[in-house]
Amino acid sequence: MNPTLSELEAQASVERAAFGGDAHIVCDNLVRIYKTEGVEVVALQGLDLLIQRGELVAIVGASGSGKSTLLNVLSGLDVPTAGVARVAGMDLLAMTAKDRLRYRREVVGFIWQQTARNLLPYLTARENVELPMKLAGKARRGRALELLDLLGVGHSAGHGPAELSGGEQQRVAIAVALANSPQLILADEPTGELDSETSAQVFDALRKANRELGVTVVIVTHDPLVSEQVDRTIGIRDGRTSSETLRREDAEGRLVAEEYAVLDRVGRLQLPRDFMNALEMERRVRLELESDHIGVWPAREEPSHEQ
Ligand SMILES: Nc1ncnc2c1ncn2[C@@H]1O[C@H](COP(=O)(O)OP(=O)(O)OP(=O)(O)O)[C@@H](O)[C@H]1O
Repeated sequence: MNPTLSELEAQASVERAAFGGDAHIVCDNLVRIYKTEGVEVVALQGLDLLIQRGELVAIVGASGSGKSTLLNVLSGLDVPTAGVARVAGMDLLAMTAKDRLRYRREVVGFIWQQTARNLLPYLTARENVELPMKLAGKARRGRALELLDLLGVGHSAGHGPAELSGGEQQRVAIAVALANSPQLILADEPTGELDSETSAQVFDALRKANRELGVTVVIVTHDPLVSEQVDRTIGIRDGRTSSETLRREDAEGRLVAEEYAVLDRVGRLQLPRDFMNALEMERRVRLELESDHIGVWPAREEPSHEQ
């Protein structure tokens, strides 16, 4: 029997468990379209992403795949066109200007690739860390030094950025980002301008913030040293999450990495481009359900309609 209108209304009003439940970061079907001079660029095309509280995650992807756009949305700098973006239960599409300011000051900390962009050149390292606390009206004596010490740059407290190496500047930048005890740290290519040894020190500082302060850390990176040492690496392709690499220790204590394709809630997945190229798959594939896997074959040769 068909349901009546009132039954359908009753069904629709039953609250469904939200996607992602209590995940720290929830992106559901996130879309960001840029319009410039009448041309539309779809930078995020229905991206789904869940990150749990306390995770240390790397995001990787080719240039133009949408990584910075995603980070700008999560940092509260940019507002997506559609979909859901929630951090720590706060809805990033529906925030008032006042909430957005508080979010940027207190909930999230940000580290940019360009070392010079993270610090004010005329303040010492310690003053740089104290500044966000003062702006939030929360200055606490000694906290700046504690943070600089934790990240291994306590000796630089009295120096200006120009007197510090690139790696030291980035570690001070992490202290600045941590100043107001944020729940989440976002870092866009934080080791992009550094050599591998210095880059390892900066990554260690981020890991320390994650392990010792319990902060969720999301790093956009091209640096294998970073992406191969986090617990989870998320690959983005064409504005969607396409793959995930999970790392765990096996019984002998060796680090094992397993790569997965991401299956979204309606069943879409992206086949790796090199797999598709190898079998010349285009447009159509044949699927077959087996007892423990699904087979994917190139389409059969199509009959030619040309005479
Ligand atoms: N402000 C903007 N106006 C118009 N198009 C934009 C803007 N910002 C980004 N885009 C476009 O959106 C797409 C995604 O860009 P995004 O910067 O997020 O990629 P990315 O993965 O961070 O790249 P990269 O690794 O080079 O930084 C690209 O096609 C880019 O040209």
